[in-house]
Amino acid sequence: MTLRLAVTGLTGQVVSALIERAGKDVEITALGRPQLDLGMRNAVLASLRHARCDAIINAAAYTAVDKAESEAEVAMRVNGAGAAHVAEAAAELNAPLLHLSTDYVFDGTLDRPYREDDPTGPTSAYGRSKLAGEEHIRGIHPNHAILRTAWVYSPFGANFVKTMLRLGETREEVGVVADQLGNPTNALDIADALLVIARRLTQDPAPSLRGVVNLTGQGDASWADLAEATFEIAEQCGRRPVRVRRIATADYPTPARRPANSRLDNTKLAERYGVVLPPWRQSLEGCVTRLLREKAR
Ligand SMILES: NC(=O)C1=CN([C@@H]2O[C@H](COP(=O)(O)OP(=O)(O)OC[C@H]3O[C@@H](n4cnc5c(N)ncnc54)[C@H](O)[C@@H]3O)[C@@H](O)[C@H]2O)C=CC1
Repeated sequence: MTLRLAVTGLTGQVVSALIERAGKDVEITALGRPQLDLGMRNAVLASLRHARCDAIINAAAYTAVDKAESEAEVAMRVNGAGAAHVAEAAAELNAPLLHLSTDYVFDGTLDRPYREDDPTGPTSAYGRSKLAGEEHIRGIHPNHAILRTAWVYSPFGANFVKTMLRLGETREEVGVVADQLGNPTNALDIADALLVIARRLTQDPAPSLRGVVNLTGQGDASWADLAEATFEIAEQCGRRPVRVRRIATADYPTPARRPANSRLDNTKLAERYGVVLPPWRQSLEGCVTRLLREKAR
């Protein structure tokens, strides 16, 4: 049976990946600005009411992590109140809500991958706004899955991997932070997982399928590891080599403080939904070769 999904956002990485990955049996209605602005309650309610759907995916967000430090109110309006508006609409429509959240809800001081019920403690305005969104959703609409992902890259939009490939065109060496650990995640893999989870939620009312679930690529890396792997793959595709100079967070000051340990434990994702994302290097290879192929055209 056709699964009808209403998705917030028009051009984001996850939205674009969902549009690309949706098969014949999935119908996607993407809703974004100016028609749907997450910060505007009436517009969110009206747009989602209008879209006939079986489930809602809230994939739009204020994602400028550093800028959020000086625009905390805007971030809170979009990621906090905005998530509440989407939850209200989902409750009204009696539709499951899949909401994307982030590793940045944690402070990064734990010495193992974070589990869903570990205490949160965001260190940035972005992280606080995303945590507020999670809390609103929990209070408004129990029929939800909050999917915490991390370090998202893809062939679409702006992301770290695309930035590295761009820098590699003109530089022989790039300095990259080596003391933050996380799970690089391809938005196309997120999309595949979201499609499985959305279908399950529409078919199965089990409370064990609801709540917070981590959703990241398999395996850990530092930003420097991710950059090195990107350049290695690019070199195999004929690009000239680029060296990565491994630097410390302290040597690369940014407005937002990021967690040193962002790793997320994906056990629950596998147990509840039978979903396991591919190892990060494998997914990275698909993305980098595609980007270079598309550029060569
Ligand atoms: N990019 C990353 O590394 C990570 C992303 N996430 C979360 O995953 C989700 C998807 O992220 P991406 O696709 O990478 O984001 P993105 O930055 O590629 O796309 C965000 C989309 O939201 C839209 N948007 C922004 N403000 C809006 C508003 N007020 N009303 C309506 N639309 C608005 C933008 O136009 C864009 O289409 C977000 O919830 C994000 O917080 C979580 C962890 C890491």
